[in-house]
Amino acid sequence: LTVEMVASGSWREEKFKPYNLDALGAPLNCGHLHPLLRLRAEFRQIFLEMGFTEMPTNNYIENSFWNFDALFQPQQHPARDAHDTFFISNPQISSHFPPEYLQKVKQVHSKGGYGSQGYGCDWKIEEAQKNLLRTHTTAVSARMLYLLAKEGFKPSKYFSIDRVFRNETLDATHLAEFHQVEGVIADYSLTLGDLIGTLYEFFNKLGITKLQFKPAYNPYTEPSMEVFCYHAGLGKWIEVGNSGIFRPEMLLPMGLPEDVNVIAWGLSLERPTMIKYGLNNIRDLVGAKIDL
Ligand SMILES: COC[C@@H]1[C@H](c2ccc(C#Cc3ccccc3)cc2)[C@@H]2CN(C(=O)Nc3ccc(OC4CC4)cc3)C[C@@H](O)[C@@H](O)CN12
Repeated sequence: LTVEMVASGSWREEKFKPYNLDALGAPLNCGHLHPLLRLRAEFRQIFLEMGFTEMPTNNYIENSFWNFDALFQPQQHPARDAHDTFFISNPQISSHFPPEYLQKVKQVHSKGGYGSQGYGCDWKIEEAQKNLLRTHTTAVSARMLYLLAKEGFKPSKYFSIDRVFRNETLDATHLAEFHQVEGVIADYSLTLGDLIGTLYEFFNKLGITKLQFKPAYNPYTEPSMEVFCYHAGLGKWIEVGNSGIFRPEMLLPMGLPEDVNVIAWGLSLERPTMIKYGLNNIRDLVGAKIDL
């Protein structure tokens, strides 16, 4: 069909095949988001719909104080060894910790307090000043909760989705870094039921409706739960994250009110992306072309 045929009316004598309105358009040769970033946008949308505010996570380098001590993770904990953590000797960022808060953290680790017996350890500030590549975004959550206490508590919901670094053995599903997705809710008298209900709401938005919870341990949450879901596509139960209620030994030294509880959960970005795109090796996710 040409302009001349339309103008002369000669198209009337021609036979045309019917439009195939189901035909795909011509492939667009243009850029597209990396699968990880597509899923990051999906998770961000879910959190925003649920009324969460994104935390500022643009500091890969953290100090041990916020990554471990503020979370009541003992200075002798194996996770603080170099075989799990990337310690940084340079730049040696001079860390200024709020003196009053630092004393409370030292106290709760060494002698206890707030109803806790503490670890009875000799807490050293030199250990807290060691710089590292953050091992979890929970270090950022600790900073945000401290600010919340300092600026006057009000019920708040925060989330973060960003890179974390673990000095671990690499294999087909583990690299030395991954993206952690974390949700945190601080409010009066929150319970484990609120955490479970929030996890159902969050995972329902991912199309996951069947969840199971298994008791777990984290130094900074009590109780803690591993979260599992039945994945119909894989035909099995899979671990989809970890969660818990932050301990008083973490929250009360910050100055948060005694009747405030903080529930939180975390998962990764890489695992759901690999499942969604049917990838078995995490190296196919970073640094290789995928047909979307
Ligand atoms: C060292 O590895 C840690 C990482 C990562 C993880 C684990 C725990 C946390 C946390 C936390 C936390 C706990 C309490 C308070 C605050 C944060 C964050 C990331 C995933 C957590 N996991 C994980 O993401 N699994 C997952 C998540 C979503 C998913 O969606 C699919 C559509 C169905 C599928 C799978 C579970 C496992 O993959 C696990 O083997 C690997 N985990």
